[in-house]
Amino acid sequence: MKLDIQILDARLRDQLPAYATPGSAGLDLRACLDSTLHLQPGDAAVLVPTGIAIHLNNPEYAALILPRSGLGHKQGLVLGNLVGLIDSDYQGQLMVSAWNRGQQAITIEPLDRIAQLVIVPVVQVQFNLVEQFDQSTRGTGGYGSTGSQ
Ligand SMILES: O=c1ccn([C@H]2C[C@H](O)[C@@H](COP(=O)(O)OP(=O)(O)OP(=O)(O)O)O2)c(=O)[nH]1
Ligand SMILES: [Mg+2]
Repeated sequence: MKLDIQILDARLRDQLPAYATPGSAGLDLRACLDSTLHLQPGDAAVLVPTGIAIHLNNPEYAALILPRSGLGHKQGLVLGNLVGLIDSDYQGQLMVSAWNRGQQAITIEPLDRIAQLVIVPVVQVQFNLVEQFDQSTRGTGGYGSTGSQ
């Protein structure tokens, strides 16, 4: 699928987001910072520009901003909003809410790859208002109702 993209930061001219391997789901997003960013444990999340904008232009798609697994697990660099949801009609710069959920200071250098973008299909629904649902096997059971073994 072809996706309209704008480069808002000239430093990205030669490095558009790319899939690292043929099977990759995520496109790494870079921190378009002017200087090194230090995130201390307990600091509020910092909104980091990515230097790009996309326009999905189709309600059957959305994009998700997710942590990179290595940074999230090892360093504690995750997202202040946990997951970023990019609407198909959003045309502004993609922003990453960078949050240090860990116990060590984190250093982000300009153009570091700090998060990843995944394009996903979306189903928009119309509601069919009912008094009762047809009974399913699960019914209203949840939160461990099926046991653990
Ligand atoms: O991590 C994120 C999350 C969102 N966005 C942009 C794209 C998205 O389409 C827009 C709005 O996001 P969302 O709907 O999640 O936030 P909201 O608080 O509901 O804002 P709005 O009232 O603008 O919908 O902000 C980002 O750039 N990065
Ligand atoms: Mg919204």
